[in-house]
Amino acid sequence: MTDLFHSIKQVIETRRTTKPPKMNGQRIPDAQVHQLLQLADWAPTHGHTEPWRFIVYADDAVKQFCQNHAELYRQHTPKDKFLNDKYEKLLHMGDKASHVLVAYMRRGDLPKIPELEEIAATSCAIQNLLLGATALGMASYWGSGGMAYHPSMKEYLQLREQDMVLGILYLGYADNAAHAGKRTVPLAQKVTWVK
Ligand SMILES: Cc1cc2nc3c(=O)[nH]c(=O)nc-3n(C[C@H](O)[C@H](O)[C@H](O)COP(=O)(O)O)c2cc1C
Repeated sequence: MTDLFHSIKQVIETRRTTKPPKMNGQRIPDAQVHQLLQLADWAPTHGHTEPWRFIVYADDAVKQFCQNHAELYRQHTPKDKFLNDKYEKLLHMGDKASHVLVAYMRRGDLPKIPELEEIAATSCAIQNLLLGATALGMASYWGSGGMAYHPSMKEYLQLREQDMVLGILYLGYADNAAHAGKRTVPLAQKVTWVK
């Protein structure tokens, strides 16, 4: 095994989801977030549409985003379905995070590239970013809850109809190690070798 393989294996295997409430409020320097975005930018891309886009919320904007997210939930949830606990959860989701990034797919102008591939490329960019965060000792969370996929979120972010939010990423640090990773479906069931 080469050193390079060993390093990337370690990063991939130790990347774990840390829910934002388990973060410790310590701030990540913006320059490091920028470095993660540079990693994201090296995702594979069919036709060089490079569809990944990130809106980065830092400093006071983190709280503002969470407030707006919670308000979107309030405004677009029928009264009989509205859960105050969920509102509060969204409102406080970023309290202990450092940065919040909305990751979205910006549909390119090449009709021969299917939407599926734009989503796939953006997902690769997100994974690059999360792996970089792991390598820098950060805690991270890729969330799709709340209003992430709701049309009102797109409107709030001023995205176009054909664009797509793929997740809300929370970055920070944590005092305690994340939960142990687990995979419940054996790899052998996910792979078919043909010889
Ligand atoms: C597209 C996507 C959306 C996700 N959305 C959520 C979410 O809304 N809530 C949540 O708790 N975890 C979410 N996750 C994180 C998964 O829960 C997490 O990856 C899974 O539990 C495996 O844990 P690990 O990331 O530590 O390997 C999401 C992951 C992906 C890839």
